[in-house]
Amino acid sequence: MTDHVLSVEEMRAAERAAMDSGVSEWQLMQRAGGGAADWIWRIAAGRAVTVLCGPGNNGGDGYVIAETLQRRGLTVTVVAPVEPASETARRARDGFSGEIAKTLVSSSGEVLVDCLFGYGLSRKVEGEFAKLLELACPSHSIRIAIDVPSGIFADSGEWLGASHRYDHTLALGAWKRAHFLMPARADMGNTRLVPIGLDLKDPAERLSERPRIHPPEPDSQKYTRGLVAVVAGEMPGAPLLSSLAAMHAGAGYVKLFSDHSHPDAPAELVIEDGALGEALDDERIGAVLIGPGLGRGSEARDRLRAALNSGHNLVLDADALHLLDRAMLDGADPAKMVVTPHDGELAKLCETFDITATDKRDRAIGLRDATGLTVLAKGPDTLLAPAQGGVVYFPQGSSWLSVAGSGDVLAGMIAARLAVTGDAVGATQEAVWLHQEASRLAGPSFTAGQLADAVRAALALFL
Ligand SMILES: NC(=O)C1=CN([C@@H]2O[C@H](COP(=O)(O)OP(=O)(O)OC[C@H]3O[C@@H](n4cnc5c(N)ncnc54)[C@H](O)[C@@H]3O)[C@@H](O)[C@H]2O)[C@@H](O)CC1
Ligand SMILES: Nc1ncnc2c1ncn2[C@@H]1O[C@H](COP(=O)(O)OP(=O)(O)O)[C@@H](O)[C@H]1O
Ligand SMILES: [K+]
Repeated sequence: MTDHVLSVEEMRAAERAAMDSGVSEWQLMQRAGGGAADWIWRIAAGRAVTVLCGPGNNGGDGYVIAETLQRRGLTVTVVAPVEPASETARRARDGFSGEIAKTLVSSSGEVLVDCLFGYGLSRKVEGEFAKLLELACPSHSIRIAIDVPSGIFADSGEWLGASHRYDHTLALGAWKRAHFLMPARADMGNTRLVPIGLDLKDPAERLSERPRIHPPEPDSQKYTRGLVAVVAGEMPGAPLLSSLAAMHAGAGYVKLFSDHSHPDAPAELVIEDGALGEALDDERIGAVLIGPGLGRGSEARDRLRAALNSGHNLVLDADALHLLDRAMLDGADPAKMVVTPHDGELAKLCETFDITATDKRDRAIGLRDATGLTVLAKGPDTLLAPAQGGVVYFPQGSSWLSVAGSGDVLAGMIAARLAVTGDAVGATQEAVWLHQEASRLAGPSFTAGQLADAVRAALALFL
């Protein structure tokens, strides 16, 4: 399987299980080093390579890589400040037929292969190791990290020591959390997985699989195809954007419950004003979105209460996340709800629900566990903590998505997919993929409106 995302502990257990089944650590290292060397061979395209080897098995991989590339005719320099500490790494070092330098020499290669530390990093990178990376990273034009960049803590994605930028990162055996979490992911460049034949089962945490979106059933009509209710509040623009995105993301019918006039709204968008409670009484509603443009005053609070008590599937975003608390959730069914906080909103929710965790993944899990809500923690390292458990990560989205209103578009799409399928976790993943694909189709420097316009073409790519 290629979609597992493992903790260091799980990775070690998977390797132990492989060894219990008769595969030696040496064989695993051959597969890891050999598989990584295949990628490096293509990337290097004949250029000289410098391999930095550390004391552990990441260093062991480095010697296997160096020997493989040298045999294929590349000029390879190995720099190892210390002796290998493990028996398998020593065996790999002994199998390298070239010279091993203790420090970086000026005639080093153009391609850097960093095998100082992998997931075994246990403390800050300092002293000779830190100096070596400081010298080697800027003096090579292409930098490739093996498993993870040395200095990255594989479970959290934080740098223990100075950060460096890589062009490529080759994950060995399985993805680690750091491959999807900031700040690590921003420094990893292109990421590739090198399989080493581990038998992985039932992942608790995984990479979202590219979804397949189905066209409406042959006997569909507009109500059964998904009726989305977008609840507006103080500001008219944001809920309109959400409505447009919902209309393009496969909903059969989108209604905007708003007391504003919306002169720019398309004719197809049905706008209803008046009492929200009654409007939400419609059993045909498949999903309600509330939060974009809602406001935070007493009227906003009343509208949020009405939405929470409606019994419909719900997407809560933006202002709704500032108003939500235990009292509001009382009597509502969190299993039917998705909350979509960005980092600031996640911090606010954690304060409201007494979650003390400091990093994003733990906060999202803490919030999910404390409330039973499905939590989509947005940003450059968007991750989903489904109510049912586990964590789902996503491929990196375009940084052009960091534009005002982009979250309103996403929320509208989640509501649409939820109204269509009734599956909060599946709908949220579909919407994140649509968002990313729409951002590619919209080109650089799009506005949120242009992003919403690109959703229909994005959807075509998932049919
Ligand atoms: N265990 C296995 O079966 C396999 C492991 N593989 C490789 O092995 C790596 C993990 O190997 P290890 O567990 O040996 O760990 P690492 O090679 O990541 O590093 C651990 C070693 O570095 C030292 N160390 C940790 N942090 C340090 C710091 N800040 N400064 C100085 N020294 C430090 C430790 O004392 C230990 O000797 C993976 O990332 C992967 O590259 C692959 O070869 C596949 C098979
Ligand atoms: N640097 C980035 N890289 C990838 N995606 C990003 C980045 N910054 C923001 N996004 C995405 O853009 C959206 C922004 O949402 P949000 O912060 O709620 O914006 P707004 O409130 O303006 O609508 C989220 O889906 C987020 O994941
Ligand atoms: K490394």
